Amino acid sequence: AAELHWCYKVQVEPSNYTCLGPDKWGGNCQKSRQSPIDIVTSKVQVNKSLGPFSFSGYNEKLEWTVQNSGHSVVMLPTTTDGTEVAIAGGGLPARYQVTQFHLHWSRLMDAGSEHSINGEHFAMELHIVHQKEEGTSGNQNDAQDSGDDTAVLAFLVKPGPKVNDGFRPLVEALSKIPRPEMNTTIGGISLLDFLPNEEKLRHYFRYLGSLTTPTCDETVIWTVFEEPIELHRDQILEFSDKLYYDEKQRQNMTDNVRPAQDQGQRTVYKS
Ligand SMILES: Nc1nc(-c2ccc(Cl)c(S(N)(=O)=O)c2)cs1
Ligand SMILES: [Zn+2]
Repeated sequence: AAELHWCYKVQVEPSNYTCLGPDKWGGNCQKSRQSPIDIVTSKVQVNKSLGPFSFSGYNEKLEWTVQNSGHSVVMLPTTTDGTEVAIAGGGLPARYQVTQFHLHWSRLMDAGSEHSINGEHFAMELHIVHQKEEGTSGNQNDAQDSGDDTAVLAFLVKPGPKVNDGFRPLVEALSKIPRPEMNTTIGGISLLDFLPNEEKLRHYFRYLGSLTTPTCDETVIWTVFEEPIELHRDQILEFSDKLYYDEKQRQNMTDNVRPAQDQGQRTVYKS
């Protein structure tokens, strides 16, 4: 089965078993520091050193490439003038630069997030992926495998009564990229357009884990914010209705959610 590509559980049968579901993913995916996890709030440890984040460039109106990656919709910043979009603080050991953001979702409003809180899943989960900025030491290469080379900010999404205006450009772009490898661009958008107000971002969970997609590298310092993002139900359903996993547009892209992994000996901290 080595040559089979990885996929989500929902794709295994419709693809006639020509892809590997989560229990068969290779790489580091069967190791013991994996993501996502269920966050049991009664067992988290308050860590007072988990202070506020400082977001730089998050308010910059940028142009983004919007891509159907075959597993998610991925937004890549096309910053040309080198404006850095980065985070620091929040108990992170360094400054981390944004590389992309993407989402996970379902048609079921309680099954589309990867992380869950006390067993409760949300409608979607937004991941902003950052890479660690190495100092002048230039030891980029060997630092690549350090346990905290990647920082992902995770936001849970729930259905609300109002249309979320910040998401309109992304939702409207989805119908342009139905098939894998298709791209489009949207301009004049800042990351803050997608997020809850900054003053609501002081409360978050923190733990060490992995990419939730193969090769599941155990290099991620996870932040899961308590404050959810609210989207109208119709906006959430657009992702499953307009995007496809396959060239033939037979398999709607939905339930791109990895099952919860064992927490093992890890502690989840709380700001
Ligand atoms: N093209 C795609 N890339 C990803 C991806 C890449 C890096 C990361 Cl860190 C992640 S995740 N879910 O762990 O945040 C997902 C998904 S789909
Ligand atoms: Zn993700």
